Amino acid sequence: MASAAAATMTFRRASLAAACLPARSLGSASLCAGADRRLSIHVPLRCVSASSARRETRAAAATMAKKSVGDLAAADLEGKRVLVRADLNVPLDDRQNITDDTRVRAAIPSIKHLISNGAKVILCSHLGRPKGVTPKFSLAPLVPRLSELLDDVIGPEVEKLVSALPNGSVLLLENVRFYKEEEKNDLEFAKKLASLADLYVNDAFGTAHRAHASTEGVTKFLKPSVAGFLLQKELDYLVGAVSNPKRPFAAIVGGSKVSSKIGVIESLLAKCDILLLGGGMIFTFYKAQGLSVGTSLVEDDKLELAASLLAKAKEKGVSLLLPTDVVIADKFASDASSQVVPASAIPDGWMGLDIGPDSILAFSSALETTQTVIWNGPMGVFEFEKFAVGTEAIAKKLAELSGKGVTTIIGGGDSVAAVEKVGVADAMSHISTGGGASLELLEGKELPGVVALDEA
Ligand SMILES: Nc1ncnc2c1ncn2[C@@H]1O[C@H](COP(=O)(O)OP(=O)(O)O)[C@@H](O)[C@H]1O
Ligand SMILES: O=C(OP(=O)(O)O)[C@H](O)COP(=O)(O)O
Repeated sequence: MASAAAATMTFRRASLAAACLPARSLGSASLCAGADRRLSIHVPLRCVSASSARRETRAAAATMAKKSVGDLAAADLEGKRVLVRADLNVPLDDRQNITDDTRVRAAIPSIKHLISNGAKVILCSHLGRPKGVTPKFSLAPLVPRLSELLDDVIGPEVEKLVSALPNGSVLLLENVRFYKEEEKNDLEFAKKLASLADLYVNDAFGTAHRAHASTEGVTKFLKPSVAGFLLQKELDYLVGAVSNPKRPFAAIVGGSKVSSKIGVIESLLAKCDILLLGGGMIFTFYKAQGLSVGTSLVEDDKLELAASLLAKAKEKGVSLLLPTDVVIADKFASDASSQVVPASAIPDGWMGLDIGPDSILAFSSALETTQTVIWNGPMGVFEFEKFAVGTEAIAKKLAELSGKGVTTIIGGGDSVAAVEKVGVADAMSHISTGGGASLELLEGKELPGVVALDEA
């Protein structure tokens, strides 16, 4: 396969050549050659324009002392090819429209700094979790929004090769996860990716907890390797807020990435006073307690872990709240039939897609007692109106608490999208572009994508 040249665009001061993938044999000359027909999408060229908390705190603080893209000036950047890893993993609807552009907007300051200092930006990201080349996970749908945000776009198609990129331009590579080598952090792949550029900026906070080729591997071959503005901003805020939180401290964990996030709960039990679980996470806990869950999302290999977490919460005196009632559906669809049932009474053939009204009340009153709240993962399938009630109620509650001085941190692509949808994002203390990443920081873990960067 190949590189997938989707389009190129010229900006008045910058150009965005979209969706060229690092080819199997990466090298600047082969970058856009041999485009995979399935991916040769021509994007319209309308472009107008921390054992002890103390030790963990120290470890996390150390991750902040990284060289920053802001330390690089025109003398360092003019004419240089800069590989920028962003997290452009945005939610898309069935028609490939971006439903929340927070992560795209958040990537812009670093890119603007680089292009305004004459660098040639080679921008890369993943989107979703594709298994091989999958057109629906192409980054091409992001090009129009990126172009708008980078402003002043005027012209038609420009060069496709990195070597031909004019100073002050941007080339967007296709989804790095189209290559299995990316997630394996394959050294050869990282080397080839790195060979496209002279230096590296990691601005992908949302993916900083992954040691992948484009987040960690490339730093072995590119000097300097520095932190982007977004990465820095996230660390500056989160390290302080979660290492020494105002108490009582609550975490709300939901969403669908159960296997990635259930492990975090153990650490959260040591950090939090209150833990609220919602979303697809809860059914594994119900099943672990011997309840029937119908066709709900369940991770059968995590049942023992779920049972032990419930026991540990009890031991540690952490108030771990599971929803007592759920909204169930007869199918996974926006027009599904639905009903509210006690968590202990999910019938066969039905699936839980939201928390119920009693749970909303119980969660809201638990949250009333808090001083700091971190939320990752929607309470239900909020993309369907019928199952958005729990998520929207929690979003509104947190906005209300924010107004009363509670520190509220929302992390994760879909969680942020939900809060934006409700229109309360501005009310929150911090909107983080990383869900899993912010939870790992909270655990006191160092993030591999940050550790690998040059020290300040
Ligand atoms: N009960 C549920 N069953 C299946 N999916 C769910 C359920 N509750 C929430 N989800 C889904 O979880 C997804 C978000 O999960 P996740 O990626 O873990 O969150 P984030 O992106 O905020 O980190 C949403 O697309 C939502 O539809
Ligand atoms: O959306 C993301 O993480 P999040 O859902 O934890 O915020 C990041 O893009 C990382 O994606 P991944 O969990 O597939 O590595």
